[in-house]
Amino acid sequence: MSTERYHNQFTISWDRLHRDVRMLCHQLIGRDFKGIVAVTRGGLIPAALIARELDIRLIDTVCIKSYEHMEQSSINVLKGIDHDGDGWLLVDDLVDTGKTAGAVREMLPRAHFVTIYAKPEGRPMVDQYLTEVAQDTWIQFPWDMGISFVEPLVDQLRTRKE
Ligand SMILES: O=P(O)(O)OC[C@H]1O[C@H](OP(=O)(O)OP(=O)(O)O)[C@H](O)[C@@H]1O
Ligand code: HPA
Ligand SMILES: [Mg+2]
Repeated sequence: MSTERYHNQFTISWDRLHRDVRMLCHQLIGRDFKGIVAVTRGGLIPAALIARELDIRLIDTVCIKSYEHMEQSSINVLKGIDHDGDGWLLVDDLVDTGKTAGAVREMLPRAHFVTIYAKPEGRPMVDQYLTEVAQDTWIQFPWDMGISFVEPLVDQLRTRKE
């Protein structure tokens, strides 16, 4: 963990993410959305999965960046949108401090804003989320990880003793 703010890690597998997105979709079913606005890049994968479950074909993006790995920087909006979000579902992967969500909400004040994961500071910025995660926890998403060899426990312990 490289930033002072984060003391724990919550690792999300592809399976877990898929299951969590589907659970959120159960809560959204029956609502009639004009389309989805995904907040890039983190919102793209949940948006694609939600689009499949809710049979939504119209997908747009707001392109915004505020982190370089765990380091937060100022908000950089690369692409906005030309409506106020009325009738649209706005999707991001998570809300942490709420800075990104605040900027996106200003652009699309009438959208229904959902994230899969939410930390307490940013939680009030979204209309709906599935799972709350502690503020000091870094959520490790599957697209930032890879499968690699893990040394057997006995060898790890032997190395540590040497
Ligand atoms: O609530 P906040 O503290 O603003 O943090 C949450 C935002 O940070 C991450 O995006 P990031 O800027 O890292 O870009 P990415 O989606 O391209 O990974 C994440 O996908 C959210 O959009
Ligand atoms: N995980 C991944 N990306 C993030 C996080 C997090 O906990 N907070 C802000 N961007
Ligand atoms: Mg993002």
